[in-house]
Amino acid sequence: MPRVLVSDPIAPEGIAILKQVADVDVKTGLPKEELASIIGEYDALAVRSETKVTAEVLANAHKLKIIGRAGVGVDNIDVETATKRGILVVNSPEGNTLAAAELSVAMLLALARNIPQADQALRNGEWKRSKYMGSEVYGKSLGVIGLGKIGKEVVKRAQAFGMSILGYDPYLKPEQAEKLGIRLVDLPTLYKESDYITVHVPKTKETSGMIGAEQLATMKPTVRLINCARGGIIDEAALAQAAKDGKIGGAAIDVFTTEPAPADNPLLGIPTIITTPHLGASTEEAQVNVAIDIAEQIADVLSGKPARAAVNMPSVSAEVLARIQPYLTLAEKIGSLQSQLTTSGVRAIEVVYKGDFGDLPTLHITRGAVKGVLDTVVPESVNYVNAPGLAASRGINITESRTGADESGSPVLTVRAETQSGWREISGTVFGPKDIRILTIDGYRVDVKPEGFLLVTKHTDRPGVIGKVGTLLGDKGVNIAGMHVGRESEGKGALMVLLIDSAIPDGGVEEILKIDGMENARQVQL
Ligand SMILES: NC(=O)c1ccc[n+]([C@@H]2O[C@H](COP(=O)([O-])OP(=O)(O)OC[C@H]3O[C@@H](n4cnc5c(N)ncnc54)[C@H](O)[C@@H]3O)[C@@H](O)[C@H]2O)c1
Ligand SMILES: O=C(O)CC[C@@H](O)C(=O)O
Repeated sequence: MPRVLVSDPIAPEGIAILKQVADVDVKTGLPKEELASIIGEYDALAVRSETKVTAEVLANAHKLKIIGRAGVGVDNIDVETATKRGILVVNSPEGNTLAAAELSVAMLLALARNIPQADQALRNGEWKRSKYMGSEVYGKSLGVIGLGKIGKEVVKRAQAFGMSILGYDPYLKPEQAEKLGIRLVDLPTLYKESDYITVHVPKTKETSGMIGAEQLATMKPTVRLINCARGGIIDEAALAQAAKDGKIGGAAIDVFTTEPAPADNPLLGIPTIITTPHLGASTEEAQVNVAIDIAEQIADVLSGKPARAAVNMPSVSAEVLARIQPYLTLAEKIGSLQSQLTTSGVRAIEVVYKGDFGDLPTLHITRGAVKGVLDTVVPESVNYVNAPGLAASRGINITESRTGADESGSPVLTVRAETQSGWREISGTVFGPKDIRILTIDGYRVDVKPEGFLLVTKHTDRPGVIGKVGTLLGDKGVNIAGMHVGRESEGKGALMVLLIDSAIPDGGVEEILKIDGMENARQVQL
């Protein structure tokens, strides 16, 4: 019998399923050293959010085939290391959606009617009815950032209360928003016009601290904010300060940057901020759902079947992986460049294979391009397995096509991405065994090794423009390691890619944008 370790409390319904196929040990609250010392004995591990499955733990996981996360977020699991070690990570993407949506709505009402504060006062022997005067949510506006599974459920419930909904999600199409009865707006409008704001985005580089002092300052002084998504999406120090200064009406927070939240967390103890200890998924129903969901997947995988909600890469034969690896890297880098060059969300991705790609499984390479596009907007767990599903759930259409070789004969990979402003096309190739190059951006010919920091500009091709960029970067101590310029024809449009040795200091790109003749400038990191 295989052996399964359950290291966080999961519902007995899940344990019963596991016991049908394995010897199950339930050992919760293990210190990390103990977990690392016993993990080598197990074929599968089931966790919630408390167990930290670190690289150190995984280093000893010699038999481990699968980690099941009873919940959505896999930020407590080092997925990259697990993938490298060939360990499948599965989760339960939908099992706790309603629980998290209902807690968010409970927070909304608690904020509107000061329920926790009034309860505490009464427990202290105070009968203060006028101090806890509330306000109706009927007729108020709710700004929802992130309209995925939980965000949509919150919208339905708030609409039933008679609230009007302002929504922001770069991946929601206007026609979908219309169907949901949501007014799709940009973030500044959402911040300015909402009476309540609730966040339901994953924690990514883009969403970490997305609401800070600057954004809070643009909101109504009565605004109430809710975070039942991930700690730190709303900057904790800035929120605490705004609440103390009376610049916001209040906040309700279920999740913290460090969990368990330490006693000195700035959000604790502020009268207008109510808090719960990461209870979003803590309902009997959700816990049964997520436990059954991951137990079934663990049982399937231990008996050789595929998992239905894998979050990392399936095993590809070493031989195939070695052959597709350079194209996979190229596709991912081009995808990432596409994503970083756009300010609005990508709506469609088309990967075109021109020339002889032989028997290479291009489907995998296409997944690399999709992963590259999504990487900066969805949680780190985006990988070759879940990238197409994540794209589909955001309404991003993915297509793949093959065409004949061009004159050069080398296989060329082109990733086309549709954004609000139309299609952008970036192509590249692999020279020799693994020398990857970007060959064209929007039709301009370049020859760029996609690595490190790049500055990409579009400007008018006339004397002085490039020189000014060079001088400005020099003044800021940024060394230029390489330069590629493609142009339409003399005096018309030009595209320049500068390879730079370090990031441009804050404000530098804005200064470049002010150079006469400069049309666009973006710094990217590949
Ligand atoms: N408190 C809890 O116990 C609890 C329980 C479940 C989920 N969660 C968290 O709730 C959040 C939402 O979960 P979900 O299941 O709805 O995820 P989801 O993937 O279904 O939805 C997330 C949405 O956010 C959007 N998005 C991504 N980047 C964005 C950005 N920069 N701006 C605006 N929108 C953006 C995506 O397009 C997507 O529609 C996650 O952070 C998840 O970890 C918390
Ligand atoms: O396990 C929990 O209680 C938290 C789960 C939740 O944050 C999730 O990401 O699914």
